[in-house]
Amino acid sequence: MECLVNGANFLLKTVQQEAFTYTDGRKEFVQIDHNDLFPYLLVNIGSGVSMIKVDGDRKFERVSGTSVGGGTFWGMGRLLTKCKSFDELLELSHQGNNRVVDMLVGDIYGGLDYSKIGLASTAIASSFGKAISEDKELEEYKPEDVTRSLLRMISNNIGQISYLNALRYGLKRIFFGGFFIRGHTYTMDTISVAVNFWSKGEARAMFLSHEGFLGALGAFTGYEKHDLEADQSVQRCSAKPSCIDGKLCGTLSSHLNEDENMECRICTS
Ligand SMILES: Nc1ncnc2c1ncn2[C@@H]1O[C@H](COP(=O)(O)OP(=O)(O)O)[C@@H](O)[C@H]1O
Ligand SMILES: CC(C)(COP(=O)(O)O)[C@@H](O)C(=O)NCCC(=O)O
Repeated sequence: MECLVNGANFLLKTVQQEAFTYTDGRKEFVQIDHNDLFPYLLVNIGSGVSMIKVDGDRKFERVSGTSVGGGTFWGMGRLLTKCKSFDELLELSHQGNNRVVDMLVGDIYGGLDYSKIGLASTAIASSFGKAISEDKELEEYKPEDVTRSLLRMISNNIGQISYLNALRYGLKRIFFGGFFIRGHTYTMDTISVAVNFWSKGEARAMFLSHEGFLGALGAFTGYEKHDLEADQSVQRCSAKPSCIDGKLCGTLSSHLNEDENMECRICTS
């Protein structure tokens, strides 16, 4: 978890175009003032979801989480469809319509909004709820619609819990990371809508461009702090990541002995 936070802090301080909002299909980069970065809520959507209040470099607390995350989408998707891979599921969800599977507010109230309590007829009243009233088997639903509904349910739930935690700790900014997001527009859109809806427009979800690599980057940037006892031939090691022309580059140098030096350079494409 420390690596994850290190990685997020490093990216937010180093890469100019790292954080962005995603609204109505529009990506807008957010300029982060390095002197006013903390505190923020980091939501990492991997297999499960961790919500971390970050107060500074190496100052953080995991305040919440949910087991309904990326592994849920992948696992349930595999059981409900014949898809073998995450990418296949994601691709299918592009073409689906969740309204075929989800019970909407309008399905309950004769096609009308429930304006008195602020719910539009198109709002989801119950994810997968339509399946209880229709006499249909799983095979009669299109896998596209099922995956779409699943993705929406999970992303919506994460957006909602994230906002409630930001509210609970008085945090103005919520950054979303983790390999589940993968720059997928529908996922980001759903999370953004959920944060917007629950905050009544007060808060906005922000996404990280290098969302899937926070832990790895944090481990890399923290490398020099560890003793390399396992390999005595490597005596000193230092990692120097930087951002050049929008590309993340890292150099890992190892001083093997007085005369020998080894350097490994990694750049994002
Ligand atoms: N190509 C992919 N293969 C597997 N999982 C993927 C892929 N792309 C996105 N994912 C999602 O990423 C999740 C794992 O995210 P990650 O941030 O790597 O966390 P973890 O540390 O749990 O592995 C998977 O559960 C899945 O939902
Ligand atoms: C246990 C984990 C920190 C592991 O991280 P991951 O490999 O999922 O990225 C994460 O899956 C998690 O926070 N799960 C949610 C547990 C909960 O709060 O209910």
